[in-house]
Amino acid sequence: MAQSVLQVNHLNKVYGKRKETQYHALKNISFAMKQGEFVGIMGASGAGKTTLLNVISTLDQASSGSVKIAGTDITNMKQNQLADFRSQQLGFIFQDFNLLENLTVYENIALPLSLQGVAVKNIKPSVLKVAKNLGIEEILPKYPVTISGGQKQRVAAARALVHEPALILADEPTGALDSKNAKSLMETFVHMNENLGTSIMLVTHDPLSASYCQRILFIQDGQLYKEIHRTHKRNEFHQAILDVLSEINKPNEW
Ligand SMILES: Nc1ncnc2c1ncn2[C@@H]1O[C@H](COP(=O)(O)OP(=O)(O)OP(=O)(O)O)[C@@H](O)[C@H]1O
Repeated sequence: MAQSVLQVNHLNKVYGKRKETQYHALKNISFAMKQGEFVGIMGASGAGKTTLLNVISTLDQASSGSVKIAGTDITNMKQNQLADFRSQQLGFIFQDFNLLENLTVYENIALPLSLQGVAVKNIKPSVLKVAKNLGIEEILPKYPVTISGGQKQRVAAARALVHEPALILADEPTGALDSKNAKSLMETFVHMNENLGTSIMLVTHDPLSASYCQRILFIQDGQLYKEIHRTHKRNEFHQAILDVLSEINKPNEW
């Protein structure tokens, strides 16, 4: 059986120090992700998705419970250890691309390796390999301002992948893309997952993007509400996702 790339155990996150202003954003969340899995996180606005992603990505601290990534418990790590851990083991993809405009596409993709102090002669083959894999070799000399939104997001995916992290965390990566580019990015994620064995966690509001995942965890009011697995065709999984979302969004009955 594949090893876990992520283990979340009894995770709680409470915002605010004083009792009267406290908000329990994550309530006793436990789940695991196998190495090479592609998992989606969905839920209504305010359900706790970003909070969960921030705690898993080591950007925010849990109030209690634990998070293990590739076997390492990050819950009690010191800030400087966390920064190293993050740059080695995690890759991030955000809605707004977060590319550095004054660097070329090549330099943007190379950045995680440069920051880790990888020797220049070793950076080039890694950048070329990932660019080839994601079909963006021709745009390597260009600056981000001259490429399309869809290409920018593929560059962001390449940057997230270049240092071969244990886990890629993608927060609404299709949010700023039109439907054609969104579809193409999701196909890129499936390629990364199936052909390169990349483990991906995707937070999204978009049921169509989510239908490319193998499994969806639904969060409601800070709790794990349900999980569903893709067993058949993608359009059937899409419908199953829509069904759970309509359950979640159903107005309270009197
Ligand atoms: N720093 C904070 N201090 C207090 N409450 C917070 C803080 N950050 C988030 N919250 C609250 O925690 C809850 C969960 O927020 P979170 O941003 O995780 O939800 P979400 O599911 O990502 O929502 P969205 O889909 O709108 O981004 C919300 O009720 C939010 O108001």
